[in-house]
Amino acid sequence: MIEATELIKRYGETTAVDRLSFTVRPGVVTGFLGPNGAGKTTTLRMVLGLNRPTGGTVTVDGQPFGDRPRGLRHVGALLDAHDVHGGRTARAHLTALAVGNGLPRRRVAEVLAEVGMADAAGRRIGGFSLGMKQRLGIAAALLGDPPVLLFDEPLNGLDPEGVRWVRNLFGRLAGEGRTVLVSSHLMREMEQTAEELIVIGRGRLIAAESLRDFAARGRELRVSVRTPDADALSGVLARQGAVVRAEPGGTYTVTGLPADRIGELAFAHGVRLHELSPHSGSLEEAFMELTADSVEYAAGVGR
Ligand SMILES: Nc1ncnc2c1ncn2[C@@H]1O[C@H](COP(=O)(O)OP(=O)(O)OP(=O)(O)O)[C@@H](O)[C@H]1O
Repeated sequence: MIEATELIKRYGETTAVDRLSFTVRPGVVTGFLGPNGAGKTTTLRMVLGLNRPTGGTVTVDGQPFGDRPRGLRHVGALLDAHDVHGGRTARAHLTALAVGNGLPRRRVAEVLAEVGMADAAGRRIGGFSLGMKQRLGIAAALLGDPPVLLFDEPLNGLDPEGVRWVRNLFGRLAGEGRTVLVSSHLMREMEQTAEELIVIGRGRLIAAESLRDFAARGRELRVSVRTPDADALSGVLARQGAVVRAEPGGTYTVTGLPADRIGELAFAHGVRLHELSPHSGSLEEAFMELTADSVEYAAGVGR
């Protein structure tokens, strides 16, 4: 289990992680989702003790990870698939890691087989595609057979078959009772990967819930309305906190209220409706809607 409590990381004026609290449970794959620059990598690095928090704490199974001897047996991580020595072979790279961490050498062949790279063991990493480097990074994370696994954008650069393979692997690792945290900036990558979600924006927690609950937010995101009494309807809906936007062709798009509530309000105020149709949004839309503020902020502050 991973527990972050009021975690803060500042770089000068930039607050990369802002009072972030969350729990990652074992037995399910948890997606760690946020737009670019949301603070995902910084958070993962703090979990691993590679970055020191400015404030707050993060523990792995009740202890700061940096306090653990022989860390690879406790937490395996893929942070940056490019962060490998291109002149080495896959086997040499993993052997160096195994030896350096007091792990048996036989694990090297085991994890290479596990990620489908047994045939590429003797090839130099410099010639690997990004997908192969991702597989190698995953192999390194598995080397210590750890109960906790962190993967930063592991689906990047994988072809559809690679994505399917990774999803199956993560599902199996979680099924074995491990804690599996997988970051991404793309909701669609998480759709068939994660069961639980932690969504952050601007370093802050936006949502921590099951994918199923998150998906429910996508329902009735927008409602299309046609009415000859547009001004009256806009006034009524705005007072209820909804946003009404005029579309070309005389239709209005309402966000912030479900269709049945709009119909009732219109009826109560004598507003005539010629059309009232809810549109369910995709998971991606729910994600965009929720993180819109943090994206605007990130774009507006000259990053
Ligand atoms: N070493 C650093 N020095 C200064 N600022 C940093 C440093 N590392 C990260 N940041 C800033 O902290 C914020 C969060 O960055 P981080 O890389 O954690 O986000 P992310 O969610 O992983 O984004 P991405 O999906 O783009 O990798 C950004 O504004 C980034 O510029």
